[in-house]
Formats: sequence, C-alpha cells, structure tokens
Amino acid sequence: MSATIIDGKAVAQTLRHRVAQEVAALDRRPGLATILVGEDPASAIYVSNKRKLCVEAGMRDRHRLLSAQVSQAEVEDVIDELNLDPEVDGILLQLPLPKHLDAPSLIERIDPDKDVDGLTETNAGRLALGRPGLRPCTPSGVIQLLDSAAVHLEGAHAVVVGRSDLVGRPQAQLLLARDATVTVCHRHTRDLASHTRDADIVVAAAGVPKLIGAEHIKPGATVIDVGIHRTEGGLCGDVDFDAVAGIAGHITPVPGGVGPMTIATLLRNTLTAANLHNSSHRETRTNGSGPARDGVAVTAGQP
Ligand SMILES: Nc1nc(=O)c2c([nH]1)NC[C@@H]1CN(c3ccc(C(=O)N[C@@H](CCC(=O)O)C(=O)O)cc3)C=[N+]21
Repeated sequence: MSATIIDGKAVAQTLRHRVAQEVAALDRRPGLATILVGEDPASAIYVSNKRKLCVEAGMRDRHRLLSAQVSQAEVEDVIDELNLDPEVDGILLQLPLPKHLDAPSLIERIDPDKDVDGLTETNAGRLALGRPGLRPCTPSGVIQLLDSAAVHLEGAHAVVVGRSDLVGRPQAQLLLARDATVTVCHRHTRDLASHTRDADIVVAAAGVPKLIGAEHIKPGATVIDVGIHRTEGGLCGDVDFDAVAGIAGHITPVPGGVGPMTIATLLRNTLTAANLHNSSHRETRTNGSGPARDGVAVTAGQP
C-alpha cells in the first residue's frame, strides 16, 4: 500500500469541535429538526447519530418520527410547522422516503434558509450560479477532506462518478467553483476507465460496490469514496480499497472517510442557518441599517 489515508473521522471531529465552540459563544442555541419516515434500520441509525452529535455540539434536537404509512399531507403539515418554529434553524428530511410519498415536492416545501441539506431548488440554483447558500453536506464534506489533505483543486482534473441530486451533481458544482476541470461520469458513460485514468481526483458516488478498481486510477491520484454498502464481508464503498490503495496518492476509507464528514457538515450548516436567522431577527428587532444578512458567513464557492 502506498496511498496516504485521509482520516475523515479525525477531520470531522475537528470540525464538530469548532462548531461546538462557536455555538457556545451564541446567545441563542441553534436547533436542528430531523424528520424520519418509517423504520428502515440504516436510516434510523443515521438519524440517531445526527441527533446525538447535534446535542454534543450544544444544539437543540427536535425529532419527528412518522409512520411508514403517513400521508403526503401529514408530512407537509410537519414541514410547515417546523418552517414556522423560531427554535428550528435547520430541517433534515431523511431520505429515501417510502415510495407513496412525493419526495421532490416535500423537499421543495422546506424553507430554503432552513434547508441544511442544500437540496431545495433555491439552494441548488444558488450553488449552480456561485451565489451564497446552504450547500449539500456530503459533497461539501468531500471538499473539506480534500482541503485537509492539501490536495490542489485549481486546474486539477476532477472526475465525479455519479450524478445524483444528493452528491454527484452538487459535487461537480463545488469542484467547478474551486476552479477544477470537472468531468461527470454516469451509467451511460462509454469507457469509464478512460476518463478516471486521466483524473487527478476521483470522487466515487455511483452507489455500486467496488466499482472503481486499480485499472481506473492514475498513479498518485486522490480517490474519495462516497459509497457505503453493507455486504456479507462487512462495509465497503464504491472503491475497491485494497486494490486502489496500492496506486493512489491519497484515499478515503469506508467507514471513517466521507460518512463522518456528512454529519459534521450538517452541524456546520445548521450553525450557518442559525447565524442567518439571528442576524435577520436582529435587523427586524433593531431596525438597523444595512442588509439583514450582512456579515453572515454563508459560503459561495467553498463549503
Ligand atoms: N436527507 C438526507 N441527507 C443525508 O445526508 C442523507 C440522507 N438523507 N440519507 C442517507 C444518506 C447517507 N448518509 C450518511 C451519513 C453518515 C454516514 C456515516 O457516518 N457513516 C460512518 C459509519 C458507517 C456505519 O457504520 O454505518 C462512516 O462511514 O464511517 C453514512 C451515511 C447521509 N445521508
């Protein structure tokens, strides 16, 4: 093995610690609301981890557990209520939802300034146009991992494998915002390896276990594995770690790579949303001069 392992667990811990320090300095506790529909065991574990770390960071934890048979209108009512709740700064609707629900329309119902997943059309549009807004957690966490390893992005050829709303598409936009040359590959791509072998950075987010092997990677390239799969042989990602670690320059493991960064970034986004709400609240209270969101660190290009 030659690759340096990027320790997502450690980078995430540092980020969560920083968030906790900033939270402690506020005069109002930021609040995160999670909505879980049904009892899918993996989703239940993810949500309980998010809630636990939210509390650890000093934030208020709000939770709505809805039955798998809940109606579209009932979920809409829950979102409406949380949109109006001044104690709630961020709303996370855990995906995937049961098939009878219209997920895109429910996501769209979330107030864009509470959309800590960065999935509303408003935030996706802000990202595409390079404007400030809340960025999706997983791709934003990937950028922070690259920065933590001092991987140079400007002018680098980055290949994103996958084009999902949650990861692939926003990942490509975030890399573009950092001046990488971006290629997006997907299931219709002819000769995937011909693209990835040219890449300085490969972000594997296809949802296919061990899709990326040594034959896909240029020696010394950085390989970020967003996949997470439960197999008989334990957890694995979209990257064949043992094969690729022999050729890559940097690589993220699964577990302990991107996953922990997703949660840390969710907390960072909740703090960002709280700062946004605090400053606009102060403006209306004091009728101060200047734009309500002046000075709030909502990022444009970076996470
Ligand atoms: N609205 C929404 N937003 C999401 O961000 C979202 C979602 N829905 N649905 C599901 C995916 C998946 N996801 C993960 C979060 C943390 C880990 C994580 O912490 N993984 C650890 C532990 C892995 C384990 O043991 O299961 C690791 O990789 O080291 C993994 C996956 C967030 N997602």
